[in-house]
Amino acid sequence: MFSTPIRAIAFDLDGTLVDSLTDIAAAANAARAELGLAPLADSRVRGFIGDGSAMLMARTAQDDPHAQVDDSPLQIAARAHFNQHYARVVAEHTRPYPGAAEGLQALAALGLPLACVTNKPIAFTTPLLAALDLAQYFQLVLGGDSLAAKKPDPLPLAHVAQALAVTPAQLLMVGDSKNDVLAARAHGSPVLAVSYGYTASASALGADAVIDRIDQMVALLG
Ligand SMILES: O=C(O)COP(=O)(O)O
Ligand SMILES: [Mg+2]
Repeated sequence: MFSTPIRAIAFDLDGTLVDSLTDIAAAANAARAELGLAPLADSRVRGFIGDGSAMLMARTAQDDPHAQVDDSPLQIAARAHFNQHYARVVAEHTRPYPGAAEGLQALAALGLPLACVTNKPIAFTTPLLAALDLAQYFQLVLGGDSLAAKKPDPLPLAHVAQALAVTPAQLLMVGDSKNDVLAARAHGSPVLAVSYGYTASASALGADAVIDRIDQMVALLG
């Protein structure tokens, strides 16, 4: 499937390795409650995830998928409330998707170095990976605020490729959103999409292939 052998893999987190919607929506709605706003359905919040927590809270506070991040009192307060609530519930209901932990273990056993490249702030990413026993599989973890730019910018993938001493074509990205595909394409890396994530139609993302479980990757790469 890949023209160049894969030598390392970068995994997206939310919607790819872990089902985090319940906890993200609970914290987003707790922030709305603090602001006197009615809760949003989890399915509504799902469409707001993928561009980091500042964008999540811009969209959540205004209930608008096209909202932009600004420093209005509403958004400053929404971000602060979300950060406080999400820190408490980050691993309450969030669990790896079926086959995700098994797949990471098997891919690591093949000798492939693995990285986690998420737009989730690193202050939430590190405790979540530790709580779900997934941290052990990654040589490198980058949050959305770890570098000067986040996905869809290719910078995090460039950082991973350099750290793991692989070329762009040898680094496979696996994700659930357009940001993952755009980052991979901008970096010149192959990309797989998962069918079950937070994007309505994975097949429309333009990835090289769509997979149903992370542990299917072993057959593709082994
Ligand atoms: O927190 C987000 O906005 C999305 O995170 P992800 O990049 O792991 O999907
Ligand atoms: Mg994602």
